[in-house]
Amino acid sequence: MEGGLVLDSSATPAKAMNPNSSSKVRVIVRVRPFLPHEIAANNGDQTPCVSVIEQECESSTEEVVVYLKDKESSRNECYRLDSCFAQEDNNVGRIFYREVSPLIPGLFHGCNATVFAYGATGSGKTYTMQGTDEMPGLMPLAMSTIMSMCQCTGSTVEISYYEVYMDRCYDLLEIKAKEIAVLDDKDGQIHLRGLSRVPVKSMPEFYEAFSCGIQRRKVAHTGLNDVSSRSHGVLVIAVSTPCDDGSAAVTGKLNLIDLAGNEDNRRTCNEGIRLQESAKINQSLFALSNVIYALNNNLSRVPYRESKLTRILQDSLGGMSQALMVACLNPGEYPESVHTVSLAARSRHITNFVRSAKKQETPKIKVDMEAKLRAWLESRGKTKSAQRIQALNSPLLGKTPNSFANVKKPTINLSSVKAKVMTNRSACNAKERTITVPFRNIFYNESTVDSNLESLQLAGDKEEGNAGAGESVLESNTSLPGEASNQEESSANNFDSSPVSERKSTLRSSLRKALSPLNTNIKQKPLNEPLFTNGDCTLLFEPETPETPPPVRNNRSQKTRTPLHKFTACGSNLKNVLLKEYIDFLNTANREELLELKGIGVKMAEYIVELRETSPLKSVSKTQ
Ligand SMILES: Nc1ncnc2c1ncn2[C@@H]1O[C@H](COP(=O)(O)OP(=O)(O)OP(=O)(O)O)[C@@H](O)[C@H]1O
Repeated sequence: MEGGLVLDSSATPAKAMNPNSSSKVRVIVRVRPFLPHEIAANNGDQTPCVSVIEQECESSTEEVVVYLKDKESSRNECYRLDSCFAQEDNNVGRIFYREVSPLIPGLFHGCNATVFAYGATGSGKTYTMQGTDEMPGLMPLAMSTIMSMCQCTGSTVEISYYEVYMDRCYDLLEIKAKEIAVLDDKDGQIHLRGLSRVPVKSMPEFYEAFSCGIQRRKVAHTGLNDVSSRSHGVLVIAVSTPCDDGSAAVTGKLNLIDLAGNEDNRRTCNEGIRLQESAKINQSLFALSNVIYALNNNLSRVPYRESKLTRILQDSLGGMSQALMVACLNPGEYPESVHTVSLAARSRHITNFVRSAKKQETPKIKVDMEAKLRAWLESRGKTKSAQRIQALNSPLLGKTPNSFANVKKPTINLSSVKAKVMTNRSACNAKERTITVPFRNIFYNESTVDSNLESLQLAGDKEEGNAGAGESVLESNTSLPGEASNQEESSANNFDSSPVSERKSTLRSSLRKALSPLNTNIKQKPLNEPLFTNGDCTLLFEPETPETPPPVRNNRSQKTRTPLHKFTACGSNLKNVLLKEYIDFLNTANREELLELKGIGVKMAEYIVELRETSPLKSVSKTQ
């Protein structure tokens, strides 16, 4: 291999990537040697500001305690990290074999991984990631290993290489007039529109494309580094592996990121464009530290959208990629090293949920439900069926197609709902890291349903809304009226008293208000024009411009004749599906999705998300 490195797989600690499992961001430190001019400036003194005071054995599963000491002020700090590679020769090669190569097999199973070098300017990030002609960095080393493995697996490789310069993305493999657009899909996955993907079949082909990209990347001389990267550089190696069963190939991506270094402009003496670049670099790294802070503190809102860099790293920090952070240190710079290592140490607590990128099957259950409803309508000879189906495909139904998986379950089992919520959340949106904490369904249906469809309330309210005489509890869409589930009732009564219970009534009433506009979409129709019938019950609703709800009358017989009461009084599967979808949506939607609901503002959305994170999951039930 180039640079005289010898691949010794036996030296690689076993660290198998287990798809669909949680994995902490792994954080290692790499200390570069003193450079000749630094040694001269220090009068030959080569005492580094960083040392390892505890490294139990050579296994990558052990922690190390990194000790930082300022020679001048004698200040010192200790941080616990995953591994430390001190100034010995060729620590990049060792980092590759011990830390990066274990990530590679997962790519062939459709898992994603990210390796990113973080550190102050001049700390050796580009040297680590890109390397030199004599000493290849992690990027060519990874490519070389992947190419060798492809020969056995029949996989194909494509690369993309881009930079984030002044918070804009540019393709480095193909010159384009336009910047690359960073977009996220409905699953929260980031896509770079317009980014070229170059197929690579051999290392010479890779070097040709890669060196072209390196030449295009923006670098400049600064007061602290002769060749300083002015952008974050990202090499993406996409490995597509055919499946044994002949189905579509799975693609795993390895993102290798050489971040630009933070700069102290009192020392770089940057001016003009260099100063502007520096400001953007520091800004994006500050955004990165904010994301790490939010993830560490379980904040409901993680500010990924503050910069392009954090959006790109979204999947690697609290997302579904396996991630390795290489914290690079200049051995002579104490303050910068402390800054780098403290952020690195905090990043270690971030959990990702590694998931294979194998395509999820289209949720057939949704299709089935629609087909059933259509057939049902047709069998009753109703007109405007398309319109009504559209009504059924409310934003709530449409937003969370995955949650249809629940519909077919005859009963709602706490653990299965919990599992589903976890899957949905990790699949739909990695923006909010809520999975490490107990997850809670904060909504369940109240035992009584009033004219404002106040069927959604906090778990824990059961005591005031227990199913009364003649009221039945619907376990799920397949439960029939009257099949009051004792199990459900008892589970509802088993609600833990949670710290949020004081706030529940406030939330409930606010939620009622928040959710009430739904009611205004339900138009009262004359009883002789039923839209849906189910036995002796008539469902009357049709989407319409919101309007003021009709005044609620006390007269019970009048009341039960309103469309909504007809609707809520019915025991139809349809009603249950709709209500359940609503509840599922409230329990699984992320902040942005909640915000799209009428009447839910920022505070309410954040509050809902926060509440879900703080108490155990409660069952979902609907009473009539
Ligand atoms: N192991 C090493 N052996 C010799 N020189 C090294 C080593 N590591 C880093 N260097 C040198 O240190 C200097 C700074 O490294 P590099 O340019 O990679 O830093 P950087 O962190 O990428 O900086 P910036 O953020 O400004 O781009 C370079 O001259 C590089 O050649």
